[in-house]
Amino acid sequence: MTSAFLLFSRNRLALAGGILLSLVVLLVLAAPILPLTDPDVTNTANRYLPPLSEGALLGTDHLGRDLLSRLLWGTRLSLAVGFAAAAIAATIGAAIGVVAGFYGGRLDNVIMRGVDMLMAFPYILLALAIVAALGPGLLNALIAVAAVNVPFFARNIRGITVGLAHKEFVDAARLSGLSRPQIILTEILPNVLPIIVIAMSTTIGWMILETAGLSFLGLGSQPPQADLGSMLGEARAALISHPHTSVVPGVMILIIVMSINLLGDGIRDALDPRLKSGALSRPMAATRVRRQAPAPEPSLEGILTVEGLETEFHVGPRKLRAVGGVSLSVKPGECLGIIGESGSGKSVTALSVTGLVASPPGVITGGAVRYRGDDLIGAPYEHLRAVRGREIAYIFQDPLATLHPLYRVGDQLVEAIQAHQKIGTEEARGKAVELLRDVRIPNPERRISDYPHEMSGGMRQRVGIAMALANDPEVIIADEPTTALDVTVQAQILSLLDDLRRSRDLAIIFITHDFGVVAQLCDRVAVMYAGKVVEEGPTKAVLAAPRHPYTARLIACVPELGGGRRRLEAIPGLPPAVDRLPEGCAFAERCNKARSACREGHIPLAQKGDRAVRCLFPEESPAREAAE
Ligand SMILES: Nc1ncnc2c1ncn2[C@@H]1O[C@H](COP(=O)(O)OP(=O)(O)OP(=O)(O)O)[C@@H](O)[C@H]1O
Repeated sequence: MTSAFLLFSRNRLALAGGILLSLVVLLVLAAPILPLTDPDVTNTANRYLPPLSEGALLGTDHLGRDLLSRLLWGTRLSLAVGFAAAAIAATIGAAIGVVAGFYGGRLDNVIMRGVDMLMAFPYILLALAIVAALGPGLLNALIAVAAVNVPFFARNIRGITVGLAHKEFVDAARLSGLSRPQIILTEILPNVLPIIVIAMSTTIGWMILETAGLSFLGLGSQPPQADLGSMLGEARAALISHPHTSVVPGVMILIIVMSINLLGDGIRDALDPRLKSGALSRPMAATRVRRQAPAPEPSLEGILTVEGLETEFHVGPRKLRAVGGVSLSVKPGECLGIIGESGSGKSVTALSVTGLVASPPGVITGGAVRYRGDDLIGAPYEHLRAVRGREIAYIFQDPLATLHPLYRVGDQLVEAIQAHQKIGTEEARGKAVELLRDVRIPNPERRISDYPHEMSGGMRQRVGIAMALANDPEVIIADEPTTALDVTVQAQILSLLDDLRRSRDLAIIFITHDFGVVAQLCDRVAVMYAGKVVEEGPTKAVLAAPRHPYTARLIACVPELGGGRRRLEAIPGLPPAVDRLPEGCAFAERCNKARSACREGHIPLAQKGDRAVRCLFPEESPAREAAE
């Protein structure tokens, strides 16, 4: 709540709207104690006095009534009606939406068809019909405005409830024995409440306008009572001869509606956590680069080298150091595994390579990523675009999320090919069939016309690999491509990648949680913890004799098939939060070998032969080392 308030207070437009609206509300609340004349007392001798006249700051109307007094009392009424109509419409509409969305089936059908019928009428006609049936008057105008807005809330909230009703946490509540009304109250309502508040805050202004419209037509407030709409209606005849009578209520409507809309937008931005983190704002074409120091001199060999890479997320005042100085390299035909717990910075490292970390909130603050010697960090967008997909391609974990659900896989492959190669569609199609054959999809000529949802998970992942291969890249970065697959399909995909690496001399960076996968595919492995590489070396050597206690504990967590019964050692505790990284070794808190020196200063990645470890007291296993 505090962070939402802070976020709101930083939004200058919303703050200005909030202050303006508060001033108006304070002024109209103070109307009874202000030295104002009675808003309804007529004085025909003083008709149409101009603004700044004596005793009439804003002038008088056609009956000589004080415009300032009528304005404040009228605004009071308009605001009250607008707020009340919004509250009624939101309560009834949300209740209808939640019930229809949660219960579904016939009830949903009947309710929503009724709502659709209401929505099919032009809203002003519907409001006029309601007022005609109930008779003119402000209360009836309020009922009419609330009624015509109920469908808007009902539709919105029903859509959100339908999505929520099938979520796992609702299933869990069902399984725990809660009744449907209880689930609605405890699970659904808290989730839709922010949406209701946001929808309300952005529609109050609209409802004030609608009420003013009805009053303007003489169907809302009745003489002599003033509201903003009726003041405008009465001033209509003198629009040209005495414009101030229209301008005064008109400007007030403008101020109120503008300030409510600005405030509403601010509330929406502050309440939606995705807007807060920048996740909903359109990311820049490449990650923002703000290097604190010049790029480090090249010191690693390989087709792709990452040196001292630092990537942060700037979320409000917080700086999350997701990647804190990572160095890696990969040669043609080589496979480098990156392994580590969830949140250790593997994906952010991989995405930083071609500037794919979303900005905002991502910022690359240091290091260099060299492809064939050229630094990609801060490179012009055109250069990055040429490298992405053509030279360095990605395979992601969830192909359903990366393949477009509405296009056939063949069309998507053709698009990927034509993005980098100037060839005709027929030729690209032929290439796409070849690619599907290369990734061992049976009957590729037919499968090319499938939609992603018509394929199994393993097949979709093969299409993902085919997409990555579409432009004969030199480097493939695979981010947990097999995590969601069953073991047999996983084995097929791994052997496919292994074959492709050998036949095409591909350099592969393979991100995974699974040491089994690393053992099967990778020549070298880098172990990441809290945004840093803590150990690196040839896979066999690291697996046989891990040096960093974290690597050793990670390996001890892996169950061994046929290895007899042994106790699986879970690592106690949790990795540190990336915005509060401790001094010294980030693993010290969870390490049973940690000493006080481990909690001080910077601990470097010490290189010894082809192995490197970031630990002051690495594991020693002389017998194994001698065997290495
Ligand atoms: N958009 C974002 N905003 C703020 N923090 C983020 C964002 N994306 C990632 N992070 C943070 O960056 C850190 C590294 O995330 P990353 O996705 O690289 O982890 P990972 O090792 O790939 O984890 P996993 O194995 O679960 O995919 C995490 O602490 C994560 O919370």
